[in-house]
Amino acid sequence: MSKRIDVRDLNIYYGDFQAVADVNMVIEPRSITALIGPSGCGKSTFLRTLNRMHEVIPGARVEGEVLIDDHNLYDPKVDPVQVRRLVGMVFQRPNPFPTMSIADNVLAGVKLNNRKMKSSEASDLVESSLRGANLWNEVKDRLDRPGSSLSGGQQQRLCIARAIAVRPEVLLMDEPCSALDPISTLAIEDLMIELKEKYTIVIVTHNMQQAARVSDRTGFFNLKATGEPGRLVEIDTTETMFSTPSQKETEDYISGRFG
Ligand SMILES: Nc1ncnc2c1ncn2[C@@H]1O[C@H](COP(=O)(O)OP(=O)(O)OP(=O)(O)O)[C@@H](O)[C@H]1O
Repeated sequence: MSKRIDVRDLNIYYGDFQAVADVNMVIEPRSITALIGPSGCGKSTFLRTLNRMHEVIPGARVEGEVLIDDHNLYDPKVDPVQVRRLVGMVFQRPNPFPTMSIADNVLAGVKLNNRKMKSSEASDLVESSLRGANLWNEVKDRLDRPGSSLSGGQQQRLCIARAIAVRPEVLLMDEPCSALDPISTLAIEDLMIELKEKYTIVIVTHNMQQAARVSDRTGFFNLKATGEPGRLVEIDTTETMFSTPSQKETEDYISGRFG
C-alpha cells in the first residue's frame, strides 16, 4: 500500500513569487516525516505539491519532479484527481461536512470518486475506516448523527477516517492538531503511529515536541529573509535533528533561539 516519495529539484511559485526553492527529499514508505520551520518558510506550500493541491490556486505552479514509486506526479499524462485519491490530505481545522451524518462523512471522498457501492459494502467501509481512525467505539451507536455533533478531536479523527476510506497510499497532514486540546492531540499522535504501519505520512507541525514524539525523520525549512524563497536546510532522522543537526540554523531553531 505505502509508497516511497522522491522529490527532485522542486521549485514552487505563486505567480511571479517563488515560495520554495530547490527541494530534494526522499520519503521512505511506512514512515512519518515531520516538516518544521518558521512561519512563511513554505512548509504547507511544499506539502500541497505532494498531491497537486498547490496548482488549484490560480497562477500557482511548480518546476521539478515528485516521484511516487518512480512515477512523476507532474507528468502531463497524470490525472490530478487520481493523484489526490492516492495521496490523501488532512487539514489544520477539522472540516467534516457539518450537516452530513457521521457515516456519510466517511463515505464522502469515496462518493466523489464516483465509486458505486452496495449498502453492505458501504457499511463495512464505514466501520473499517472508523476503526482505522480509532473512532468506531465512540460513534458506532450514532452513525446517523451529524458530523458537527462530535468534539473537535473526534471531528479530526472523522476527517482521518474520510481520508483513509478512499484507500490512499500516502497521508499528508497540515498541522492536524493545532486546533485540538492536549488529550485529543495525543489521540491523534497515537493514531499516526498506528497508521504508519500502512501509510507513508508527511506532517507539517509547529510543535517541536510533536515532531520529536511521532516522526522518524524531520526536515527543517527556513528562509533567509522575507520575500526570499524557503529552502529545505536539512533532513535527517528525528533523533539526529534534535540532538546533533549538521547546520547551525537548525540547531538555533530547535533550541528555540529563533522562529
Ligand atoms: N495562496 C497564496 N498566494 C500567494 N502566496 C502565498 C499563498 N499561500 C502562501 N503564500 C506565500 O508563500 C510563502 C510560504 O507560505 P506557507 O503557508 O507555505 O508557509 P508555512 O511555512 O506553511 O507557514 P505557516 O507555518 O505560517 O503556516 C509565504 O510567503 C506566503 O505568504
